[in-house]
Amino acid sequence: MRLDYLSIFPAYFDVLDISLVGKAAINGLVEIHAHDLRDWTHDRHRTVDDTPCGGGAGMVMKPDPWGEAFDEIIGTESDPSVHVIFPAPSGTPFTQSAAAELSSAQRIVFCCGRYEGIDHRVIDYARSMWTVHEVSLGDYVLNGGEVAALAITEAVVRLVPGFMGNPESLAEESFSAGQDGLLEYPLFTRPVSWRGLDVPEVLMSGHHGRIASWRRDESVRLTRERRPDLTDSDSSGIH
Ligand SMILES: N#Cc1c(-c2ccc3ccn(Cc4cccnc4)c3c2)n[nH]c1N
Repeated sequence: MRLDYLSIFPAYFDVLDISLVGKAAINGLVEIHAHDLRDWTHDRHRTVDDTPCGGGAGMVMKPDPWGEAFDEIIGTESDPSVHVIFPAPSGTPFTQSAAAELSSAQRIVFCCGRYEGIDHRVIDYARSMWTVHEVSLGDYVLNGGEVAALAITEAVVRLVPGFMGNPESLAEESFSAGQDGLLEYPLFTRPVSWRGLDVPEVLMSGHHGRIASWRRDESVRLTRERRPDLTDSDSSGIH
C-alpha cells in the first residue's frame, strides 16, 4: 500500500516514521510519501489560497497547485483503484467499516486542506479521475485535514494483513464486525487487587462460559449507556 499526503504542513507526517506505521513501512507493508503543496506554486510567495468567490470570511485553497500536484503524484490517467481522501467538516463520518474497506487499497492519497477548505472543483476533478472519499472525523472543528489524515492512516494500516502481530485481537475491538456493533467490555490485568480495587471475580474464575457472558453483558450495558445510536443499528446485538 502506497500512502501519499498532500499538505502545506508535510512535517505533520514525520510522526509516521516513529509509529507502528513506520514499522510497517520498514517491513515494506506500506510506502509513505509526504508532499508540500507549495512545491506546485510558481509565485514568489508560494501562494496557495485566495479570497472566496461570492464573499465570506476566510480564504479558500486555489485549485491550480492541487491539479499540478495530482498530475505529478498520481498522473493524468483515470484509475478507480486510486483512493483520494479529502478530510472535511462536511464529510461523511469515518467509520471502522470504511477503514476496513480502505485496508485493501493499493494506493491512498490524502488531500489535507487548510483555511476554510479547498476549491470544490479540485474534488470534482478528482471524482472524475479516481475514487474519492470526503470524510469527517467527528462533529468538532479542526484547523485542517492533517490530524484526520493521521487518524485515518492508523485506523486503515492496522487492518492491513500482516501489520498486526495478533490479527485475532482485531475481532474483539469496539466497532469491529466481531463485536456485533457493540462497545468493547472493560479490560483488567494483574495485580488482582490494586489500591483497594479488585478485578471482577468472574474473570478469575476460569469459567469461560461465565466470562463470555459477563463480557457480553458489559458490552451491552456500555453501549446502551454511551452509544444508544448503535443499539438500533442492524449490526448490533441489541434490539
Ligand atoms: N476530517 C475532518 C475535520 C475537520 C477539517 C478537515 C479539513 C479541513 C480543512 C480546513 N479546515 C478548517 C475548517 C474549519 C471550519 C470550517 N471549514 C474548515 C478543516 C477542518 N474539522 N473537523 C473535522 N472532523
